[in-house]
Amino acid sequence: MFCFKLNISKTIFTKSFIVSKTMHSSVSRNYVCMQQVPGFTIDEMQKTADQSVQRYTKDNDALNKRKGKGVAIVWFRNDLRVHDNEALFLAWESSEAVLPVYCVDPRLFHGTYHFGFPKTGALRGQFLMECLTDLKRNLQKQGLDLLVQHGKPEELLPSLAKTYGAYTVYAQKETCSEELNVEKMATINLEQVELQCDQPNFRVRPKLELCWGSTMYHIDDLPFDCMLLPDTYTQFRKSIESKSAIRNCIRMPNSLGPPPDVKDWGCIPDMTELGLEQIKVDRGMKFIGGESAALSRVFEYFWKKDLLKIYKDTRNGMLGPDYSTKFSPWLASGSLSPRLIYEEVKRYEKQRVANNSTYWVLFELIWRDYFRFLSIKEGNSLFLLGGPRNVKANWSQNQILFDAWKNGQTGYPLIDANMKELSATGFMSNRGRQIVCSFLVRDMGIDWRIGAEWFESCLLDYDPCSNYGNWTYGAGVGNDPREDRYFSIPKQAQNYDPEGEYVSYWLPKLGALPKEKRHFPGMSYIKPVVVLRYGNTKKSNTPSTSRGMSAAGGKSNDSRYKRIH
Ligand SMILES: Cc1cc2nc3c(=O)[nH]c(=O)nc-3n(C[C@H](O)[C@H](O)[C@H](O)COP(=O)(O)OP(=O)(O)OC[C@H]3O[C@@H](n4cnc5c(N)ncnc54)[C@H](O)[C@@H]3O)c2cc1C
Ligand SMILES: Nc1ncnc2c1ncn2[C@@H]1O[C@H](COP(=O)(O)OP(=O)(O)OP(=O)(O)O)[C@@H](O)[C@H]1O
Repeated sequence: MFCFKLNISKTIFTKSFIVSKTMHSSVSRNYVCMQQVPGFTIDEMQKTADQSVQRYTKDNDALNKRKGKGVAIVWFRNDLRVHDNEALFLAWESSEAVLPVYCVDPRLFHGTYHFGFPKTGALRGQFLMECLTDLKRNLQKQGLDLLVQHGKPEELLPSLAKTYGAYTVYAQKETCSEELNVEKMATINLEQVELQCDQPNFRVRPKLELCWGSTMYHIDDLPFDCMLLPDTYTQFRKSIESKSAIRNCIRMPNSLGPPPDVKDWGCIPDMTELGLEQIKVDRGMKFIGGESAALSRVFEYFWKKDLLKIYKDTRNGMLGPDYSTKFSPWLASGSLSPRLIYEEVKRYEKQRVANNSTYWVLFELIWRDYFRFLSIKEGNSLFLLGGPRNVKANWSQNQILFDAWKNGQTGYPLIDANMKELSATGFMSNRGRQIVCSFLVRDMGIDWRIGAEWFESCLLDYDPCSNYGNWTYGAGVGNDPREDRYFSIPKQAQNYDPEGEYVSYWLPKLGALPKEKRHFPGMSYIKPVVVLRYGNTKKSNTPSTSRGMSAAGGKSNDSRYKRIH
């Protein structure tokens, strides 16, 4: 396996770069190959998850009463968990038997809308299958199972409703047009089905019951109508923090059975069935999919490693599992409920310490909520070139420049290292995402949607609202014009990777250079494909790379961006 030496320095992120004992007990602390997140064995994960699920389960099953008859279907979408799952709870409460279903929708494995990248890249495909395997196991533990079917939900669900005589299909509500179209078609097709009921000559048409479940603040608890969502994040945050409360997790019953009589529950597809190639992660972080891994990561980050109390100081790191929570892949697949994170933060604050860092995780989760609600207000404008503000600008679709960015061959180690990490692991830090986004749109002048679709393909944590929301902000077309920011590579390198450790992790040849040369290696590295718009914004002795016109056609050193980071 490919290994190299990592120098332990005193920079913010390396302080929090703790090598997982489980994975590397026999490996010297200084040699890092791949780190699994969370750093537990499968058995440890299941044990940890069982304990967490127990905490979020009703103490006494007698307190939960089932009120309905017959079979209810739960259509699992981006809510791949048993804990705090309203659709699952309502289906259980309103029936005698629950049929949990996942539809492997072929459209998820086609191309992205404009530029045709695989809509679900191989690493996210693998992660998703791990989520399904774990969900099946967790449902089995609670007396149910997961029916896995291949096809479009709007075609499969009516046929299942008919076969099992289910009056209601419960599912979690989505907010972007692709998913809304599926909801609409499923509703229409379910209404075409006629089911017999107890009363003679009376027919029932099954319906789709959608419930809210993706955010920390419930949509019904917002102090304003979603269409009147404030235009700035700060206004939004202050308003909800002062006027709304976060609901507790739904305490699920201990047992969710019995299941209906199903002959063949189906298998979780393997990668070849999805038309995807298996990719082995052997550098950086390997995330394990599923609710058990998600709950274990919460335990690991908050309780075992006790990192929550320093989150605000470390969150801008780029290297290793521990500078930030790494909750996002599980939040995006719904293997982790944001309300469970909230309850765990509050428990930590009571038992250990409450400080700026413990609050800041909630502050970041409110950003996630904001982008979700924004997608309702802004609709498809989030995906359009001009964004919510309908900004008119000239964008390039230069294939050579885009390929250099995508493949990590721009000649700027900070960009290249981040893009290599994304391809190799499906993850990139928030700091890295902001830098590579700014570089693509501002230094290269490339149509931001190409970058957003590349992220859509690669990211384990891809979520349409957070991805397109952040990209529109990064491209300066988002609803808040104050977010129009330029990220200066020399400055970012100096502030966030001063010793060049991150770049030499992903570009090992740079490790041989003196630290001060790692970000600007000159002739010993690829020639920069564009000049930077603001090459001279660094604080110290890094040579300026700004010479005349940028690839985007703008003059260097102009004053378009008031905020240079
Ligand atoms: C161009 C760009 C594209 C992005 N695309 C996505 C995406 O598709 N899916 C996604 O989940 N995040 C996206 N983000 C936001 C952010 O980068 C990731 O959520 C974060 O890096 C995940 O790492 P973490 O869980 O360790 O975050 P932490 O720092 O530990 O934060 C905790 C949680 O807060 C939320 N959060 C933090 N920052 C943001 C943010 N800027 N926007 C929304 N939520 C946030 C996430 O749910 C995260 O898990 C994007 C950011 C940028 C700049
Ligand atoms: N979940 C999603 N992920 C990525 N892109 C999305 C998502 N939902 C919607 N979009 C984007 O929104 C845009 C419009 O989507 P869609 O085609 O579903 O809308 P529509 O109202 O049917 O429009 P049209 O039929 O004119 O294309 C596209 O750019 C599409 O990529």
